[in-house]
Amino acid sequence: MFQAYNLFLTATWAGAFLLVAFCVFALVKSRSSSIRNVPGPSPPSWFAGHLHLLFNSEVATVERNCFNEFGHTWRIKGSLGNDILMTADPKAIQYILQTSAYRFQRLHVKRAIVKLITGPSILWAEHEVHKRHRKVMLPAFGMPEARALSPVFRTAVLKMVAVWNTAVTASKDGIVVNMPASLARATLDAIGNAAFDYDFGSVENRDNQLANHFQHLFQKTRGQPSYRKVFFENIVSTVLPLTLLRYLKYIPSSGIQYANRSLKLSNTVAAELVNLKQDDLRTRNSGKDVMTLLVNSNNSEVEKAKLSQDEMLAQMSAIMIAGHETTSNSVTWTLWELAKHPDIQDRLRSEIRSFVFEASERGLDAIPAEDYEKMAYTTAVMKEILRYHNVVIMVMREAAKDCIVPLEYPVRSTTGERLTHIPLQKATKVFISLSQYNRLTALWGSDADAFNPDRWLKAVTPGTRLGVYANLATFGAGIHACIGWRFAIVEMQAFLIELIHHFEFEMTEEARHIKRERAAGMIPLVQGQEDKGIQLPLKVKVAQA
Ligand code: HEM
Repeated sequence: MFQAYNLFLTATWAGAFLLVAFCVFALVKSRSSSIRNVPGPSPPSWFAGHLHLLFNSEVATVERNCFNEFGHTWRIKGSLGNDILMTADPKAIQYILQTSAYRFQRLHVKRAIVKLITGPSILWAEHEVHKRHRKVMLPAFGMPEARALSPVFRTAVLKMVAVWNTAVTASKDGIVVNMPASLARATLDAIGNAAFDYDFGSVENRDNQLANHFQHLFQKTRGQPSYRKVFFENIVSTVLPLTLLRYLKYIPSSGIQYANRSLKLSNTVAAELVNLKQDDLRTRNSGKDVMTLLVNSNNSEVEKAKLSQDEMLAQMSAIMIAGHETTSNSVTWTLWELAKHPDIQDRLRSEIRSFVFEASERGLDAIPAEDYEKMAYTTAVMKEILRYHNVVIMVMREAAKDCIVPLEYPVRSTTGERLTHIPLQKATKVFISLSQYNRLTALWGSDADAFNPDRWLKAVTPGTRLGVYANLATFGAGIHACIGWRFAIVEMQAFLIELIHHFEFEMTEEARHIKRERAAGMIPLVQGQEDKGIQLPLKVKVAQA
């Protein structure tokens, strides 16, 4: 008994000593941080820093307040006084994501979580491994490949149109649809068919285990992180090396166990698909889906440049996860803006219908994807949505080596100096606010905070060249820029054409109280009904001829 008590006392002292030592280490580290003089808000507490506030506040509000108070670049605090640089400065973003991207890497705790969910995919890979993944995958994601898949996207949305049509015609005054839930099913089917020639059948509610798993993946594994989760992730990312993070999967948390099951399920389906593709390709060298192109591209690489079997399977989860809710949420935000602005909706419908008419005059049953870019107003609406409601709000990096980040807009340090460059020590975290960049008045004009598709009909030429599409930060930039951006815009356009051609969208009472919340991407919640999860109900009626 006495011995057990002694053991307990020793363990308590050792624990307390380690905690104090760790706090002293953290304190010394924060005092010597190279960005300690960058201006920024005081944290709610030294232990927690700003992260819980940042991840649980309405999208872009914290960033907006900091931007207004400190300028384009500021410092926030992680847990235990750890300094984090945040920026919306165009030159700094160019440097971090584009010109010096190999001096940075994604946060290692995030990579460990991504590996849990997807396996060793492109979303996890860094440096030489990432270069190899990207080289094999890129040929499958060009514009001709995306356009060739427009009939697949159209088929997916038409299934949803048919389901809505039946309900709308049976009702007197239209139906109310929770947009993100419906659209996520349609985009899951679209990406399943386009990427893997695999039909989830989720629009028709077929009981597909993998589809059901994917539908809840973000909410179960990320959701809105609790105070404990944010603190744990931040501490882990500061002290544990990547090699130890592989044991994360053994933690008995419900989110981690959900991720483990999801990975097992998607690997089983992916293994079947890869085998089928490989057999198929032995007999015929065809197929427009990403998996066929990927298997082909992998086969043509020299042995050491190829993807391994595990990496090949991992790309399936990666593409499903990166490509399904991002697109459905972007379409959700579009329909919301169109319901708020009936004049814009009418103008859009009139352009779509004139192109549908013209296509039918040519004997076609749909607008060919080659004509999508000619639809000036539709393109303008899409660009404006991608600017105004970019669903990936920020990207996070840590410096892989010491470096000096240049600023386009200097900031005043806490000691009164004008900072034109910011030195970063190795391992310093940097959060890039894509949403704040997309609202910079210097780039987008004095009405940057208004939803105004017309801005794209004038020549919009912001001084900065960033990213892959329309100088927007929406798809990221540089070596990790969205590989599926062409798919996203062709798919969004295929969806908008059919939805706006067939239906009218109107506001509901709930739609007047929407909050833009952070999950893995930006999701809509109804104020006062947050417990019901992702929601944006709109009224749907048949569009008049
Ligand atoms: C509106 C829809 C989409 C948005 C806003 C979006 C946004 C982004 C962003 C911001 C990144 C960069 C992340 C970073 O730098 O850390 C990214 C990466 C990525 N996206 Fe997308 N995405 C969309 C649709 C898609 C689609 C449809 C696919 C697949 C078909 C896809 C696949 C990927 C992949 C694989 C990466 C990782 C690329 C790499 O690390 O090399 N995304 N996306």
